[in-house]
This record gives sequence, structure tokens and C-alpha cells, in this order.
Amino acid sequence: MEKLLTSWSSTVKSLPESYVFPVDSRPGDTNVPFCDTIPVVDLENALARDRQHAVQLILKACQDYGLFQLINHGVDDNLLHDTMNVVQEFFGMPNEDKASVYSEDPTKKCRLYTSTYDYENEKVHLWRDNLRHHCYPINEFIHLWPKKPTRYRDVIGEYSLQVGNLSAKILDLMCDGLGLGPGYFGDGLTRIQLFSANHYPPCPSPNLALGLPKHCDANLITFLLQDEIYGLQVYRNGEWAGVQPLHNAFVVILGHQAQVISNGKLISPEHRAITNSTNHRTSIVYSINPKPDSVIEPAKVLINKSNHARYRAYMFKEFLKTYEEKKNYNEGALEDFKIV
Ligand SMILES: O=C(O)CCC(=O)C(=O)O
Ligand SMILES: [Fe+2]
Repeated sequence: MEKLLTSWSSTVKSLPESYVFPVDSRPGDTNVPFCDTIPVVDLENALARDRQHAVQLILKACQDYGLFQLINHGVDDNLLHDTMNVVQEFFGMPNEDKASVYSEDPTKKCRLYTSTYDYENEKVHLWRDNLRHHCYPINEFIHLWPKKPTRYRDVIGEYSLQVGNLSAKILDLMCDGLGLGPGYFGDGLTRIQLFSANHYPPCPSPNLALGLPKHCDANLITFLLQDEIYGLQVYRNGEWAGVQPLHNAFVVILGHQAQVISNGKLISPEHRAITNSTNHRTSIVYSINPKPDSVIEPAKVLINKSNHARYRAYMFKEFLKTYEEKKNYNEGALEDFKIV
């Protein structure tokens, strides 16, 4: 547990060498402007106008950015507030209260750890602690979740249920937009749902370290809840741009699998998390993933004479192996699966 940043980071004045990123991937100037063109989708209003309107808004955002802010999404404001609080409370507890979920074994279905799944072998450590657990179906996993804070299981259980339902709604709209049959994303492609909370303590040198380096998400889709502290950046047109924290919004981010299934029509954006020297930052990721043996391939309806398949079929576990072993966390992870 002594590796956890929360165990030692507040006692150091300078950044340990093992956290210093190489010159070409360190943030340097962390003061980049917010990207003010990232689409903001007001779900309730869009649906009230008509469903097709919501479909088109989401489709366009996924084509142009692969990322959008979702507001008026129907997940209760108090629940979002309680979720953020209970997670922050968790990271603020003394080590003895967190010890039961701390583990260096990446196969554990619920664990608290620091940096990446491969701390011992990684070249640079990440300035983040992470609590991650499976959450669908809840009954299969809830007994593994932290027992403290005492309301953790109640709050995160309800949160997982509501965000899981919201994800199904958004995927249905995407499905319509792409012209895939109803229920395309049902079952196997969305069976593994993970709750992952990142905690980034204040960092002595935010220009040299990273909470998370440049990556695309390996999954199908991510629903990210951030607190009011800025830290998420997206790589667009060869530049980093900030994603402004919007109160009670989800940042919806498409993963590599959405790019493949849509045959490249939708994009999975590169993004990263920077740190800052004064504030703790917490981000809460709800991650929708295929089952390991799900076959991922461009949807048949999107393939025709003028639009050939750009990716070969593979099993999701095959992709994860490449993503993790080759440490190709960005566009490069798809290289092995491209049809040229
Ligand atoms: O902390 C953030 O805002 C980004 C988190 C993220 O990209 C991830 O967990 O994959
Ligand atoms: Fe991510």
C-alpha cells in the first residue's frame, strides 16, 4: 500500500524521477485553452423535440469528435453528487480502511492500485491511484466492493444501475444513427461494465508528470463524470485542448470498438489526464466493454462495394492483448486489425 500516491504524495516537495515523462510525451505547458466546440447534447430537450433529432446530434458528435458532453441525461443530480462524494471519501480514508481492496493482482475483479496494471515493469509511473471493479450484473460483484465508506455499496450500486441504463439509451440512439438493427449493442458487446475511479492528488511538477498518458479507450464507450477540477484533455488537429468540467455532465467518449464496429465512421479520440499542483482531482469512469470472446467486426450493413471493411474480425480478448502488451494505447492499437 505504500506505493499508493495517497500514502506519500503530500510529503514530497519534488517529483520523483520515476514519474518524469520523456520530453516528447510530457505535458509541458498545462495551460492549454478549453476546446469550445466540443458538442454539448441536451438529451431531454433533444428527445422532446423528436427522437430523430437526438439521433442526428449524437451521430454528428461521434463522427466529428468521438466525444461529447451529455447534459439533462436523467441521472439524478443528488446521485451524481453522492457518488462523487463517496468516492472522494474513499480515497481520503486512512490506509487501514482501504487495505482490504488494495491489490497488485490485475486479474482481481475489484481492486485499488496505483499507476497501471504493470507497476513493476512500466517505464514511467502515472500520477494516479485507481479503484476499479466490475458492476454488471451488480449482484455478482457487489460483495467484492469496498465496505467503507458504509454507504459505498448503496450509492455506487444505484449509480451503476442508472448509468448502465443511460448507456443503453445512448447506444440505441447511436445504433439508429448508424442504421444498425435494433439491439445491435445488446448482450455480448456491452456485457462487461466497469466502474473505475481515478484519483489524482496535487502533483509537485504537473508539467513533467501525467495522470494518464495519451490513449484511446479500449472499450466500446465511456461515461466519464469529473469533479469541478480541470484535467481532461483531448488531442485534436495535432494539438491538445482542454475539456471543460460542466456541472453534472457526462463526458461521453467512444472507445476503439465503436470505431471498428462503425467501420471508421465514428472515431475514438485520443485523450489524457493532466495533474495540477494545488487540487485533488477525481474522475469517475463507467466503462462499457464487450465480453472477452465477443467477435468484433465492422457491421455488415456498413460494408458495400464502395465501402470495404477497414478492419478484420477479431475477438475482443485478442484486441486487449495487443492493447496491453504492445502498449499501443492510441490509434496504433488498431494497426494489427486493419485491412489495407
Ligand atoms: O481523468 C480523466 O478525466 C480521464 C480518465 C480516462 O481517460 C480513463 O480513465 O480512461
Ligand atoms: Fe480514457
